Amino acid sequence: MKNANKYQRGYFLPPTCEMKWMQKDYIDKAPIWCSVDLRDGNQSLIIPMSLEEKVEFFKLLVKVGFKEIEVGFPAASETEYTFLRTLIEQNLIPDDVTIQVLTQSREHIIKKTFEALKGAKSAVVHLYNSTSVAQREQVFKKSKEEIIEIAVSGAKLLNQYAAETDGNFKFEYSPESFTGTEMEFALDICNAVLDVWKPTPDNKVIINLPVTVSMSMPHVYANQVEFMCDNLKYRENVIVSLHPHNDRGCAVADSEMGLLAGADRIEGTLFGNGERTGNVDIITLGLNMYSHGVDPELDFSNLPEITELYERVTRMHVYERQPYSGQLVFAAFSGSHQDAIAKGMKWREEKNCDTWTVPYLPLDPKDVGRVYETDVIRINSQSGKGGIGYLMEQNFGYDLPPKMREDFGYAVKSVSDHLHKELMPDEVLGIFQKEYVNVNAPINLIDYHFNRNGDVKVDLTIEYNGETKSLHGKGNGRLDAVSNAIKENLSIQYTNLTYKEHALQEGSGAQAVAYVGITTPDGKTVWGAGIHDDIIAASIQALFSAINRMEKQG
Ligand SMILES: CC(=O)SCCNC(=O)CCNC(=O)[C@H](O)C(C)(C)COP(=O)(O)OP(=O)(O)OC[C@H]1O[C@@H](n2cnc3c(N)ncnc32)[C@H](O)[C@@H]1OP(=O)(O)O
Ligand SMILES: CC(C)C(=O)C(=O)O
Repeated sequence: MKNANKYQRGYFLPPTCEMKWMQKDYIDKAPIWCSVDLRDGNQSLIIPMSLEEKVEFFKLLVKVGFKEIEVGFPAASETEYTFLRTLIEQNLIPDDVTIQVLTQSREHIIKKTFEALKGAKSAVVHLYNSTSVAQREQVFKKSKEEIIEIAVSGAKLLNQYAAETDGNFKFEYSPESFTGTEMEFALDICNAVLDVWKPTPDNKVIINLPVTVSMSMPHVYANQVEFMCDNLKYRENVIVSLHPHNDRGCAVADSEMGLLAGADRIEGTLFGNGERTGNVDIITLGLNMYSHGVDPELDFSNLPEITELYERVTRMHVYERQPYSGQLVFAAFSGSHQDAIAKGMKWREEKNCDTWTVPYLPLDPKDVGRVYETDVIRINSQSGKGGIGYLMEQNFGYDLPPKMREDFGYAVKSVSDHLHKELMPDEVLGIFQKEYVNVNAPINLIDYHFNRNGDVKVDLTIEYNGETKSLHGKGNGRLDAVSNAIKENLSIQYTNLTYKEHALQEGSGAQAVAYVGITTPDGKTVWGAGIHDDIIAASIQALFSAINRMEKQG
């Protein structure tokens, strides 16, 4: 990239960086969450949401558990205004939820905002103006004092309009483009606004420090937040809020480090929707906490339902690898991952574990509404015996012997490789049934009778290459007797018979499955399976399947 010198390190470190936040290694309690889906999320959509869509999304946010929801920029458009009026007039705002509205520091916009708020029991009125060097120079063409004056005059107007309007109003101020602002100036402008609002324990003020555009690595932002937290006036009556955007892909890290550095509140969106690369994804932040054992106080136990509604009303798509919510984020296609997951799951079951330690899965997919059967082990040509065996056991109840898993694993991989596609669980089962189960040519079982007098003796009726034959054999067990009858009468050779059986389903209609492995004269093991209501018949079928497969393979 030959133009790197076009860019400079355009971020502002505070005059002091104590980095106390570095001593902490996790976030020990949920912050105050504020959803800005209906404002920042909405203002960045190709087609902003309709009134009905906003109402539906608002209800979802309430259901998830947000207690603060920025519902829009009521002075922006008729839909925004009508949406707020609808929430108020149709009494859609639960008592424990506070709505928030955004306004520029311009009188006609503030006036319209308060008009839209009439009848609201409570609301946060969020005032912003840009404070960055770039915006001061290029957009506002104003000095620092003049920029402070925009903020202070707006703050005074909020006092005035709030006093003239019924309702319980809290105030929020954002030095927009905070990360492009000199920290001393950001502090001065916030303190000037706080001097107008004079927060008290009963009337706290929110100071929001947005990463309007991300310009630095997360530790720089953490130092900026720590500096503000340590130096803001009225700190005990100020709620420090963060609003990170994701331009450098660091919005989650910015938020987490900012919380360690002393912030109390997070503004973000579901799935990180928002301007450009988006806002911070609150689902990721919340579930990051959850997977550290901390309750995020938001309910993400049904992410598929949340995803469906979000995709429908925003017309956005949740990326397949979006943390926690993407279609593929719990999926393991590759053999060694599948093997470790299958063993980890078994370990959990056997040890009755309380804590979650399954390899490759940072969180139990069930906790967010995903299902092991279809979301975790997925089969393609990269898969292995561990995963394929696990799938057969979990989905269909077949507990194949370890060596047979390997054989079946290669059969399944080969089909996937040749078709060049993922195989669904039913297709995997289909391969098993077609390749291994009750294979009945050239030998087909017709009837059998055993009697025991010392050795076990068998009278066997079979079809061999279409011809009915009666065979007799004896051995030290039933399967041994059948095997000897075949070997002695049909000159078919093999050794080392391996056998396993189990019931297939619970209950009266239960079937049994038997698995048999035999070693061919050239040392290869060939497997077969038999399924029957009767376990003896299942085991003979399994043996015949193995022999028939050996004969076919030549
Ligand atoms: C980082 C963020 O996401 S901030 C939120 C951004 N969201 C939005 O802008 C969506 C909603 N906005 C809108 O619908 C419109 O911008 C409105 C209705 C608010 C205002 O519309 P208009 O006045 O027609 O246009 P516009 O926003 O371009 O106004 C720009 C003027 O406002 C000034 N301005 C911009 N922001 C602010 C502010 N926060 N406080 C005071 N003045 C401001 C600009 O300096 C400019 O002044 P000028 O007329 O002297 O050049
Ligand atoms: C209004 C402010 C908080 C904002 O949306 C931003 O800075 O991104």
